[in-house]
Amino acid sequence: MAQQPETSISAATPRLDVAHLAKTYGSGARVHTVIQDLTFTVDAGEVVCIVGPSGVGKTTLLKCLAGLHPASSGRAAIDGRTISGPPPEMALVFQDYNRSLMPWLTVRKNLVLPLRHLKLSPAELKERCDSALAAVGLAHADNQYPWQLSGGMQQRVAIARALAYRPEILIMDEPFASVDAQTRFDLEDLCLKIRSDFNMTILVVTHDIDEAVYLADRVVVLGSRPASVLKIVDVELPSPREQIATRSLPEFARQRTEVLSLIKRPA
Ligand SMILES: Nc1ncnc2c1ncn2[C@@H]1O[C@H](COP(=O)(O)OP(=O)(O)OP(=O)(O)O)[C@@H](O)[C@H]1O
Repeated sequence: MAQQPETSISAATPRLDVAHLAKTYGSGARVHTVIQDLTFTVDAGEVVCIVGPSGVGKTTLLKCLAGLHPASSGRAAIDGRTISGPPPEMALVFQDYNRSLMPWLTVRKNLVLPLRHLKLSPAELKERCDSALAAVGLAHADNQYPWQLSGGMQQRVAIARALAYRPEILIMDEPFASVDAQTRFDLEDLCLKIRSDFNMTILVVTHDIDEAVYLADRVVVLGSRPASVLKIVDVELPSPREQIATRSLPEFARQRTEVLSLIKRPA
């Protein structure tokens, strides 16, 4: 059953609203609070990156947003609707493409698999797969199997699979961590292109501070355990961004230093 907004949607309603979110695993003597009190928003069409030390609870946060884990208190909402299960307008891309792609299916069949329940016509199915593969530069690889592709190509297949779903919100957990530097730059630019071509709202967890500053409109810096927001940094860099020109700007260096010093400051 479609979820109804609990509040009326106005221009000021953020696409994603995380308010005093807390997440605890276990119970009794084994209780483990991973997220304490997280509050931030993501507006429609924004790219927001989340950075923070290993184990602070970034993946846990994404799982709460994806409706895979219930929040212990507080709430996460889309357009004012509390998330209580996988939101239909959201797609996820994880770092571990080895485990997310089906090795016995061709690239095209990997893209089709999550679309089956949408009951699309064969023509629309084909159009969605063709345009998603073209967007990631893999139109030629549709009949290959994932294991015949390089790591960077497999990750592009995982992104194409999310694109073919036509999500309004794309959530990515360290999506470019396992690829070489050149492929990483290409995938970062692909992420920005997707945002402008499809007006998508994108939330990315990354360990790479330069990547966060390059991609984001805002960077949410998480710290301490349990996780809480140390600061939300507005990235004041011109768009469109370009790998060499943007990273050479004095403002880029200033913002990466700001994020780095937040993460490295003594607890
Ligand atoms: N299903 C679970 N049950 C119990 N504890 C869990 C579960 N999932 C994660 N944790 C614990 O929650 C804490 C945060 O894990 P999480 O994977 O969210 O951190 P992270 O910031 O994404 O880490 P990394 O940057 O290393 O990927 C860890 O201590 C982890 O052991």
